[in-house]
Amino acid sequence: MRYVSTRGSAPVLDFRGATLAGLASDGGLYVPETWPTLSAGEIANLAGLSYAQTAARIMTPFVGDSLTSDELLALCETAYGRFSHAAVTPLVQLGHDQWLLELFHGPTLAFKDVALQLLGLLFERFLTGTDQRLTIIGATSGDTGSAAIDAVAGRAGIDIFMLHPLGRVSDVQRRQMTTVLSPNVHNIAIEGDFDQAQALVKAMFADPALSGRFTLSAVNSINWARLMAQVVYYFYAAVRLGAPERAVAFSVPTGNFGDVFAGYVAARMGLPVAKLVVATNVNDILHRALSAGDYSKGTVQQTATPSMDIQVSSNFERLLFDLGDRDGAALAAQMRGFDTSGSLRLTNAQREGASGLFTSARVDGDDMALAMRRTHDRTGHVLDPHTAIALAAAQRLEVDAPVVTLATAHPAKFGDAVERATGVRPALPGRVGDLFEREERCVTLPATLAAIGGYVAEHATPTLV
Ligand SMILES: Cc1ncc(COP(=O)(O)O)c(C=O)c1O
Ligand SMILES: N[C@@H](CCOP(=O)(O)O)C(=O)O
Repeated sequence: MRYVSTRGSAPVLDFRGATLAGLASDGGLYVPETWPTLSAGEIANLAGLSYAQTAARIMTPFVGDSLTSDELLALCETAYGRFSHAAVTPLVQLGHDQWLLELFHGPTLAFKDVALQLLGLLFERFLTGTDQRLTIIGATSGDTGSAAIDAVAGRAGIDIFMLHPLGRVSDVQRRQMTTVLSPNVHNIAIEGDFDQAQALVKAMFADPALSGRFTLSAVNSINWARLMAQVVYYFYAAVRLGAPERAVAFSVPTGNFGDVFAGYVAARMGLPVAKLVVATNVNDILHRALSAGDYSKGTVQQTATPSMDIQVSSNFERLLFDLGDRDGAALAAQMRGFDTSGSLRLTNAQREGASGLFTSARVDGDDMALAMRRTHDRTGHVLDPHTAIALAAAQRLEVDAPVVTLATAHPAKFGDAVERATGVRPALPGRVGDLFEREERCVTLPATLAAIGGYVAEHATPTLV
């Protein structure tokens, strides 16, 4: 499989190259040159497989020659062996044709573990036998950071620098990052919001002073390997609910558009998907884009769903590319316009292309709290606030299909918000039970390229020593 950049002018790479590069050198994002497809029979044959076997089966065409099939399966078995639930991503029934897909049974209690446990192993595998070192730079609104740090802490040949917005992540999220004291882990709280952190990461990739001296790589969903691993649970869930005979709808709490884009990829691969619901909080740029063609930035508002407090959604670029006839030059011009004006109108082709599969909803804090409270009262389930946004959106959907809401985080990560809505304070699971007794390490820096880039340059190990 070959990978092309959404902006059309970066080198075409294989899976190994795209994984190590993270972001394309023209500022675009790597996508597979073509979408592999599975026949109805091949989808039906997934029914008896374990999660790791399903993962290897779905990812094989994307990985191509970069790994043998035995290597890929072994990596999947190791990655998903670290999850605390035998089903890895279990389905829980909430009501008639209403399901939760619990994605938070990994080491850091959010869906990010599903991809990042594998990505950490892929980095290690691809570096073995080379003298390459990786300098990973990432931005987090709370969950990617801890999952990425857990995946690479202590690994030889890798330094990780993780930027989070100061005071805008929950205490549990922050401590899951800052209490990891491995020498290769560097936590940076920036005086700004998540969008600034993400823009700084992209600016560092474009800065020759850094990219010329260090082999930079990404753990955010700008890295294709992240999304590839997330495609798996759409298949895994849908097959358990009757696919390929029966189509399934998914409601996805959305910020950076990575998780729901993985659902789009599953549909492009042949999975019968009835609808993908893009559920946003009041930071609703994606809802405006999908409902009115208006992708224009506002100011990031701080909410009880901090992981979705995002205005510029990196992966939306991948959708615009795919729906715009994969014209890299046209997309590059569209994105340049967005960078300059903060606003972008979807073309008719992009709007029409999205409207068949996607629908969207904006859910405010009151409706989110109501969904948490009602679910708890009616079923005893305690939802995390992000999941509640998607469940509220799912309940507005009229579709003749099972609806699966992606439960993206464990409620204990957001204890204050959960307690306010339900009166219940969820306990931290045993693996992080002592989080508040651990020592923290983190620096605070201004949100400027000079400050952050300078810090990375000072603390990372150059590629050629
Ligand atoms: C708990 C949680 N839910 C939902 C999201 C949004 O997912 P995405 O950024 O892939 O749209 C995030 C952040 O990515 C998250 O951490
Ligand atoms: N919500 C995310 C933001 C980064 O998203 P990513 O999927 O692109 O890594 C977070 O929790 O950090």
